[in-house]
Amino acid sequence: FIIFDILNEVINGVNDVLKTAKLLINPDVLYYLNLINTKTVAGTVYQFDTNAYRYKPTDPDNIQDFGTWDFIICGAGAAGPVLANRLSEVTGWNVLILEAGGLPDNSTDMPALAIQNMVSDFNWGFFSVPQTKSCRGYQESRCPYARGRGLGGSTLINGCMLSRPNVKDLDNLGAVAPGWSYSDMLPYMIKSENLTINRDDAPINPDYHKTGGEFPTQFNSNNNSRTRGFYNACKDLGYSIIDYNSPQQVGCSPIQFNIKEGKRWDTGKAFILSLNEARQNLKVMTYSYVTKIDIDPISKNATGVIFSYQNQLYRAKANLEVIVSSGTFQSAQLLMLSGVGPKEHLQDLGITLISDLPVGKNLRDHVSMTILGNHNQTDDNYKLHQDDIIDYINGFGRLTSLQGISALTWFPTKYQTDKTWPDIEFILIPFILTTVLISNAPRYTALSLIEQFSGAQLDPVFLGYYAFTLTKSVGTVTLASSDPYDYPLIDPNLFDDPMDIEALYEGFLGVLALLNTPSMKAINARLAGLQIPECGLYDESSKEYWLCAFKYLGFPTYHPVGTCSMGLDSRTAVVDPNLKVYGVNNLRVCDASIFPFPFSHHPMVITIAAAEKLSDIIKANYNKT
Ligand SMILES: Cc1cc2nc3c(=O)[nH]c(=O)nc-3n(C[C@H](O)[C@H](O)[C@H](O)COP(=O)(O)OP(=O)(O)OC[C@H]3O[C@@H](n4cnc5c(N)ncnc54)[C@H](O)[C@@H]3O)c2cc1C
Repeated sequence: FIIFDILNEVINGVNDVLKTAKLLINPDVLYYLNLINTKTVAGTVYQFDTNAYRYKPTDPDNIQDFGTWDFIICGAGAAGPVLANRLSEVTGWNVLILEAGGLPDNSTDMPALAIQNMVSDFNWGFFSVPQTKSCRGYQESRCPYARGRGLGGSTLINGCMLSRPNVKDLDNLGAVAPGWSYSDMLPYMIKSENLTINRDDAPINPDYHKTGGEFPTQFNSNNNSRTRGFYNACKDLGYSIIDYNSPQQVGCSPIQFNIKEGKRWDTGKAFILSLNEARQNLKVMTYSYVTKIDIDPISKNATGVIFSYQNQLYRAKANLEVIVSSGTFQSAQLLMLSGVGPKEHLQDLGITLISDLPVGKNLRDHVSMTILGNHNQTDDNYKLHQDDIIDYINGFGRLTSLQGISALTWFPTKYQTDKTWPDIEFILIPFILTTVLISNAPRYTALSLIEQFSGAQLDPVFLGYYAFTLTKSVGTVTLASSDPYDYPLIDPNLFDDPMDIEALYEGFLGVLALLNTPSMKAINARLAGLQIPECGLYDESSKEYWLCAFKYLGFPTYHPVGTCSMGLDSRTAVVDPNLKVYGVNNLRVCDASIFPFPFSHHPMVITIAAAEKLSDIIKANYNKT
C-alpha cells in the first residue's frame, strides 16, 4: 500500500501540473516534473546497502601505484572539500582527495528532494544496532542514520540549515582544546560566507556576516498562514525575531540556508566544482573508497593510503600528511582498520595495534521527535503544483527547502541555568510534499507513523520537528570485523542518560505552549493524535504517554560527533588541538568527529570552520600562505 499511496500522491499532483505543462510545453517544467516523479518512485523501492561490498576489489592482492602526493584527504563531506580547496591554494603542493561517492546532480540541487535522495545511493544507509531505550518504532528497533555519500558528503542530503554554535558551546570547547573558543572560531565561521538578503524582514546582524565567499547564505522564502501564525505565536510568547547566527540565539527566525537562487550549494560544488580555474595541483577522485591508512609500525609515520576504485586497489603515497575526513562513523572506522583505536577491540579482531586511543568511544548526538498537527488553513497543501516548479526555476518557493522547512525557534529548557544558551530547537514544517516517503525513508514500523501520515492527508497538516541538543548520553562506533567492506557497528545509546528524555519532554511542553498561543489558535492549530499502540497503556495527555512515545519515535538527529574527539589528554582524546592523531606522525582527522560534545546548534558550519582552521594551521606549520 505504500507504493500505491506514493504513486497516487505523485500522480495526483503531477496530473494537475501536466495539464498546464502540456499547454506550456516548457521543457524545464517537464524535466523537473519527471525528475521529481522518477526520484520519488525510485525511493519507494530502493534497498539500502548493508555493507560496502560494491567496492570490493576483484583481485585483493593486486595493488597498483597511484603516485605520490603532498596531502591525501580521505572523504569529501563538509570538511574535505574545504581542505582540498585551501591546501591546493599553495601552488607547490599536490593534493589528492578521495571520495567514495559520485558527483552532485540536479536532484541534489533541489533541496526538496533531500528525502528522496535519502533513499538513494547518495545515502550510505546506516542503521544503528538494535536499541532498547530508543527507536523502538523503527524496524528491528534500529535507528535510521542517514549519511551522505558523494562530493559534498552529508551536505548533499542535509537540511541546508546554516546555524552556528552558541558562544557558550565554543567557549566550552576552547576550555578543553585551546584555540577553539568562540572568538577563535568566529572568523572561520564567516570566512567562506556569501550573504544575500532575500527577504525584507530578514533579521540580520551585519557584524556577523559577510559577502563574497564560496558558501551562500539565503533566507527561506516561504510564507503562508502557518509561518505567519508561527511568527505571531513567537511574539505572543515574548520571543524576539533574531539573527540566530549572531550571539543572540534565543528567539524565532526564518531559516538561513546554504542555497543560492533556490538551489542547494553543497560543499563539493562550493569548494571544488566552482573553482574558477582548474587547479592542476588538485586531483579529485570520486567512487574511490579508502580501505586503510598505511602506517609504518616502527616509525609510526603515516605514509599513504590504500583505496578501491572500480574494484581495483591502488596505493597513494603521502609526502607530507594524510587527513581523514570521512565523517563521524567512517573516520573512526578507518582509523581502527589502520591500527589506531582501543587496544582490546583491535586485538580481538587481529588488527596490529599502532596507537591505543579511545577511537569510537564517545559517539554523541542530538535527539529529535516529530509531531503532527492540524489546522484549518487551505492556502497550501501537500500536492505538488505547476507553480512550485516554476517558482523553483525562478529561485524561490516550496521546493527550495527540505519538506518546506521555513521557520524555527530556539529556547532554553528549565534545566539551562544560562538562559541565553538554548537547548531546544523547534522547526516548523508547514506542509508536507512527500507524506509517505518521509515515513518510508527511516523505516518506521507499520504500527507507527506510516498509517498516521497517510491518514493525515485528509486534513490540512503541518509537521513540527524538535530536538534536544545538549545531550549527555554516550554511544559507540566499533568495527564489525577487520574487513573494510563491512559497515561499522553504530550504537547511539540515546536516552541512556535519563535527563535527555526529561529535557526532550520539556521541549515538547515548549512546543505545546507555541501551539496554544492566540495566534496559533486563530488558525485552529492543534496537535494531531499520535497513536502509538505500544504506549496505549497511558492517557495521551500524560507525561508517561510522551516519554513512551519518545522511546518509540525519538531518533538521532543525524548530527553525530565525538568519535575522534579533540583534547589535551590521549586517554580521553584521539586528536590534539592541531587535529594530529596522538601517537602517529603525519596523520590528522578533520570532520565532525573531532568535536568532543554536541553543540546547541547544527554541525555543518562549525565543521566547515574546523577545515578552514586546520588549513591555516597546516600552512603555518610549513611556512606557506
Ligand atoms: C539528513 C541529514 C540532515 C542534516 N541536516 C543538517 C542541517 O540542516 N544543518 C547542519 O548544519 N547539519 C546538518 N546535518 C549534519 C551535517 O551535514 C554533518 O554534520 C556534516 O556534513 C558532517 O561533515 P563531515 O565532513 O564530518 O562528514 P560528511 O559530510 O558525512 O562527509 C563524509 C564523507 O566521507 C566519505 N567517505 C566515508 N568513508 C569513506 C571512505 N572510506 N573512503 C572515501 N570516502 C569516504 C563519505 O562518502 C562522505 O562524502 C544533516 C545530516 C544529515 C545526514
